[in-house]
Amino acid sequence: MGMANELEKENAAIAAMEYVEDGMTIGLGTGSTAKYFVELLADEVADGLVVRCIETSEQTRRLAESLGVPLIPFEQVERIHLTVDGADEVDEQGQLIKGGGAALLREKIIANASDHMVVIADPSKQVERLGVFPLPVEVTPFGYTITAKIVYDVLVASGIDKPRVSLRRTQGQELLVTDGGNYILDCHCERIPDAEALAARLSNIPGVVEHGLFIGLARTVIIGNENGATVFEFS
Ligand SMILES: O=C[C@H](O)[C@H](O)[C@H](O)COP(=O)(O)O
Repeated sequence: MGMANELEKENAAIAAMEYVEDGMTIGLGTGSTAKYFVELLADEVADGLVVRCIETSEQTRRLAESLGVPLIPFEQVERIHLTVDGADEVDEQGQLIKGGGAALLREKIIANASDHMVVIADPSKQVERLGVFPLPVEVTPFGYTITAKIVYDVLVASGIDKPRVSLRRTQGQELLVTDGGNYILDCHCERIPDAEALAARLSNIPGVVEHGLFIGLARTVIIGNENGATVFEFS
């Protein structure tokens, strides 16, 4: 990861702070870009900002707790005013691939429940068409081998040329288990002709808990650069 890339991520997070208001309930994203946002938010909290936050992963919960960012249990959340999160790919319609860090299930639940989702990313995440980044699909352990075969067939039926589906493993080569207790299939598509149609098909497969296609959830996409950030708004 180059220094420029980190500066670009940080500048995107700085721009996202503009959307934070006192008294908000804020969804905290997961990943190396979202980490900058949590750190900036912690600085503002230390200066008196009053916010209540909900985390999208155990990793982010630990980060927020270590920085003194106040977290509340999801059961106490009536409304999430703002969620700030990263992405693995962002296309020109603001559609996303997420889940590179295996956090997609809680991320999508929180993004979908939020009044406003702001995505922060460096320029390397911008694509004309989604699919170069392997699409994460979260599946229940029960029946996962059959579910993987059905996911493969759905990718082929969706016009993906020669897809490859692999189970995500840890460094120790065990099957990765998500915060939700599920497995992740990484679907190597190269190019997804119709992300919205594929998203609907994947959601209909029994055993698929969630997938990393975020369609119509990001209202704002902030792309950091070395001098600042560019903001894209989607209705
Ligand atoms: O599962 C992880 C999330 O979807 C992340 O937001 C995504 O992978 C981007 O992470 P990063 O900002 O580290 O590239």
